[in-house]
Amino acid sequence: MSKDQAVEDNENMGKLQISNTIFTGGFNTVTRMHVIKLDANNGGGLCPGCEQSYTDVSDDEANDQALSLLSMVDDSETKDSVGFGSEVKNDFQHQPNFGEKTRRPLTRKFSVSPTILIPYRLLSIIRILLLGFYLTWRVRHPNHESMWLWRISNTCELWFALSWLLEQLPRLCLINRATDISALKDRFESPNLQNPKGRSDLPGIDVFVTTADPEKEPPLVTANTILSILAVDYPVEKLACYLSDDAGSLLTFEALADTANFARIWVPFCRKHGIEPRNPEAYFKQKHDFLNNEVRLDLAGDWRRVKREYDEFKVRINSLPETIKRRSGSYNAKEELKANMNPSEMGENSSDEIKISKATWMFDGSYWPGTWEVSGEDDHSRGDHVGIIQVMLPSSDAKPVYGSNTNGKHLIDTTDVDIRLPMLVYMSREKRPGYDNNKKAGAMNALLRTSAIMSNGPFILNLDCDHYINNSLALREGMCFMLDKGGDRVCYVQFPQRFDGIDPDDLYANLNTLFLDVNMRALDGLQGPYYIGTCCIFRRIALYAFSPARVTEHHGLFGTRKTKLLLRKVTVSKKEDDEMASQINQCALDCDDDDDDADTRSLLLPKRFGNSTSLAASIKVMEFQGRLLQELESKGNQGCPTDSLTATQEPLDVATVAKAITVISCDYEDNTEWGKRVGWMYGYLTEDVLTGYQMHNRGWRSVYCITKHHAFRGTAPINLTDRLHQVLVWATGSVELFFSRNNSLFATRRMKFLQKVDYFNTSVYPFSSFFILVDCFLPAVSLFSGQFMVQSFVTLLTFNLVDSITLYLHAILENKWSGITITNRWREKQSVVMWGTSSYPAAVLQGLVKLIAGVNISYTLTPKPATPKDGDDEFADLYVVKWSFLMIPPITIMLVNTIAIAVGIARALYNPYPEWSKLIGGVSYSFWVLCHFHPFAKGLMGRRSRALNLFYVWSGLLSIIVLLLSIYIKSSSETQNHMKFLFP
Ligand SMILES: O=c1ccn([C@@H]2O[C@H](COP(=O)(O)OP(=O)(O)O[C@H]3O[C@H](CO)[C@@H](O)[C@H](O)[C@H]3O)[C@@H](O)[C@H]2O)c(=O)[nH]1
Repeated sequence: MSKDQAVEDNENMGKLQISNTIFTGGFNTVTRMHVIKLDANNGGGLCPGCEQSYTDVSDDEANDQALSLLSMVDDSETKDSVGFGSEVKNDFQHQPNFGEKTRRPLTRKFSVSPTILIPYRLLSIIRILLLGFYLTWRVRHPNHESMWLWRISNTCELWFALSWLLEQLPRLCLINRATDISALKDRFESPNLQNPKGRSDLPGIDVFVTTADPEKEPPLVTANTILSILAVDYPVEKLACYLSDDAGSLLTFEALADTANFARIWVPFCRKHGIEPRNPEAYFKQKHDFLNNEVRLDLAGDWRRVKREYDEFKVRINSLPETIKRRSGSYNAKEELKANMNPSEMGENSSDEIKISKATWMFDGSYWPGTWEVSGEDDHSRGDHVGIIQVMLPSSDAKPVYGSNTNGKHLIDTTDVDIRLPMLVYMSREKRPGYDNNKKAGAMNALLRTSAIMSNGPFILNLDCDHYINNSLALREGMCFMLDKGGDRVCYVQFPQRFDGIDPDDLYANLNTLFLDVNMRALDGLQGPYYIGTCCIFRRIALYAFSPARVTEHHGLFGTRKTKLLLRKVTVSKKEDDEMASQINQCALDCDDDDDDADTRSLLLPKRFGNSTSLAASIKVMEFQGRLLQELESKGNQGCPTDSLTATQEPLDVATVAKAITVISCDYEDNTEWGKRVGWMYGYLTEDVLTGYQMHNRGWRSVYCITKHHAFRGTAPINLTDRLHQVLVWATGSVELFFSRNNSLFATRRMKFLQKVDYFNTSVYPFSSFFILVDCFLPAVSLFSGQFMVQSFVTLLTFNLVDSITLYLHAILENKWSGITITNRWREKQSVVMWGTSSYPAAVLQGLVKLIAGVNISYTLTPKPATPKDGDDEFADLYVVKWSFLMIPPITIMLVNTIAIAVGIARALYNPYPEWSKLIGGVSYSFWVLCHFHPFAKGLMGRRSRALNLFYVWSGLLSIIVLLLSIYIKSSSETQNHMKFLFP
C-alpha cells in the first residue's frame, strides 16, 4: 500500500487520529511496535508530512524489550506509578480532619410504606394458606376415572406451588434507598482548609466496555457507549475507559480512534450545555424545540454544528467496513507484507501464508496485527491474534480539547468548560489455538489486570458495548453507596438494566420487569441484588477475592442467630505500612474457610494473581486502601475522604503499557486462580451471577441503585429467535450453577438464609420446564381421552377464581412498591410458559450433557440491533422469522391443543350423551394454554400476524359461545331430566 493511498483512506474516514503507541505482544507471528507522530495543529490527523518510525521486532525480541523495560523501572518507580509508597503513606499519617460536612449521610435506607407492606405480607400469607388448602383438596380428592391424569396434574401443581413459594419468600423484606449527591459533593469536592481549591477527592473509576464481534455488535453502538462514558459527570482525572475487543478487529479499532476524535467536540458540547443523555444517538433522537423561548440561542447554534459533525461521524463509521475492505483488497497485501517481514519471522507452515493473503491494512499502510477480516469468513470472536493495547486518549493531564473537529475547525465556544478528556484505551487480549478464551469473563479479567497497571481505579464500572450512560450523574449516585458509612462492606452497586427499542407490546418480555423491579429490589432488602453482567460498579478489592473487613455469620436452620466477625485487623501501624511497601510479593487474602485467621494468612501472589510485579504492587495498594478505609471508619468517622486512598492518574509511559501487555497474554493465567476465585468466574455461561454469588458468599453486601432518571440504557433482542437463544444461555448458566459446588445449598454461613433461597431459585428454575411442558399437554390429553384431571370441575374453577383474585390483588400491591403493571405481569407469565417449553428444556439437556459427558457448551453472542437509519422501521427485527430447533416444542403444543379443541367439540356434538363439563374444562384449559403462546405465534407469523390476532379473537368468541350453549343445554336438560351427570 502506498502512503498516498493510506492518506486517501484516512481522509475518507475523517482523518483518523491515533496517538501514542500501539503495543502488541504474542506468539508465532511478527510483532510490530510503531510510533505515529501526529500533527497536533491539524487535529492530530495523519498528514503527508507526518513522520513514522517503525520497529519490526520478533516476538522474543518484543518480550525481551518488555522485560528490559520492566527491569528499567525500579521498585520505587513501580510503587509510585500505582500510587503506592510515599503518597499513600504521607496521606495516611496526616489523616484528614473531618468537619461538619462529613457527617451528612450520603445515602438513606427506608422501609416501604406500612400501608403497602402490611397488606402485601398479609396477602402473601393468605395465598400460602390458600395454596395449602388447594393442594390438600387435590390430594384428598382423587379422580378415580383417570388416576394417571390426576397424579400427573397433581405433581405439576405441587411443583408450581413450591416455585411460587421460593419466589415469594425473599420478597418479604422490602426497602427503598435514596442518595444525596449534594452531600457527596460537599464532602469530596467543596473547598476547605486542606483543600482550598476544592479539587475533587472522589476516587478513581475504571470503566470496562466489552465487545466481541463487530458484525453482531455494530461499532456505532459501541462508539455511542464510549462517548457517553467520556462525557459523564465525574472528574476526568479520576476516570479511565477501557474497551476490550475480543474480535481483535481493525473495524472496532478504527471506529474507536474516530470516536476519540469526535469526543473532542461531543464532550465539550455536553459539558457546556449540561445535556442528557450523553449518547449522541439517543440525544439527537429526542425532539428539540428551538423556538421555545427558554432554549438558549447558543445551544441552538452548537446543536446544529455538532449534529452535522455527528452525521458525518456516523457515515464514516458505517462505511468503515467498506473502507477497510477496499483498502486491503485493492492492494497486493501479500507481496508488501512479505517484503516487510524478516525471513526469520516467517513461520514454516502454510498458516502464515494464509494469514498474509488475508491481511488487513491499517490506514497508515501498516498491517493490522489483530484478526484478519478481508475474507469475511472469519468468526471474529474466535480469530487468533496477538495481544494489542493502544492508548487512544492519554490520561487527562494531556492537552485540553477545545471543541474542534478533526480539521482543527473551532466549533464550540468552550470558555468556562472543563475541556479535558478522560483516558481511553483499546485492548484486545491475545488469542491462540489451544487456549480457552473464557468468553466475556476472560475479557473482563484481562481488563482488570490491564487497568490495575495503567490506572488502578479502586472502583470499576462494567458495561456491555450496547449499554450507555443515560444519566450523567450515575457514577456519583453509585459512589454515594460505596463511600458512605458501612460502604466498605459493599462489593458492588448494581443498577437496573433499562432498554431502548423494545416494541410497544414488549412481546417477549424484554423489559424483564419481574426480575429487575421485583426480584432484584426484594434482594436489596436482604444481602443485595445479583450481579447481572452490566451496569454495575465494583469495588476492586472484592474482585481480587478479598473478604470484607467485617462479616455477619448466620447460624441455625433459618439463619436467625447472628454472630459478627472482624476479619481483618483494623490497626495499620507504621511498621506494618513499611512492611507492605517492601513486600509487594505477598498478600493477605481470604481463604474461604472457617478459620478466623484465614484472612490474614499470607499467600504468594504469583500463585493467585500471576507473576507480574506491577500487578502485585497495584493489588497491594488496593488491599492497603481497604484497610485504611476500615481504620478510618473504626475511629468513628462516617466514610472518609478518599484523597488518601487514590492517587490521581499518572501520565502513562511506554514502560507502563509494556507491562500491561504482558498480563493479557494467553498463558498469563496458567496455574493462577484467575477465574476460579479471582476476578470474573470461568466455566459457566452466566459468569455474572456466579461472580456476584462468590462475593455474597464471602460476606459482602451489594446494593441496588434505582435512580430517578435511568442511570444506564441498552438494547435487547426483540426478534423471537435471538431472544430464545439469549434465554437459552441464561437458563443453561443456571443449570450449570445448580450442578456445581456453587449451588447455594452449599453456601457459607456468611450468606443470609433468604438470599440462599433466592440463589437456589435462580439455579433451579429451568427445571420447571418439565412440568410446564406436561401441563401444556394435559388439557389436550384430557380432550382426546374424554377424561378430566379432577373429579369436580366446579370446585377447581372456584379455586382458580379465588387464586386469580388474590393474585390480582397481590399484583396491585406489588405495583405500588415496584411499579410493575398488570400488562408487564401478563407478559412475564406468557414468557415463562414460552421459554419453559423451548429454551429451558434445552438448557436442562445441555446442562445434563455437560455433567455426564463433560462436553463444553457453546456460547451464542446476542446480536445487538444496529442504529436505525432515518425512515427505517425501528421494530423491523420483530418481524424477521429465523428458524430455530427451539421452536419445535411450542409449535407442537399449539398444534396439539388446537386439534384437541376441535376433536373435543366434534365428539361432544356427535355424542348422544355429551359430557359438557369435561368438554368445557378441557377447551377452556387448552385455550388458556394457547393464550400463553400468542406472542410466540405472532413471532412465527412475522408481518402476517394480523391474521393470527383474528384467529385468537374468533376462537375466544367461539369458546364463549360453546360455554353459553352448554349452560343453556344444561339448564334445559335439567328441566327435562334427560341427563344424569351433566355437572357432577
Ligand atoms: O467472548 C465474548 C463473549 C461476549 N463478550 C461481551 O459480553 C457482553 C455480553 O454478551 P451478550 O452475548 O451480549 O450477552 P447478553 O445476553 O446480551 O447479556 C446479558 O447476559 C450475559 C450473560 O449472563 C451478561 O454477561 C451480560 O452482561 C448481560 O447483559 C457483550 O458486550 C459482549 O461483547 C465478550 O467480550 N467476549
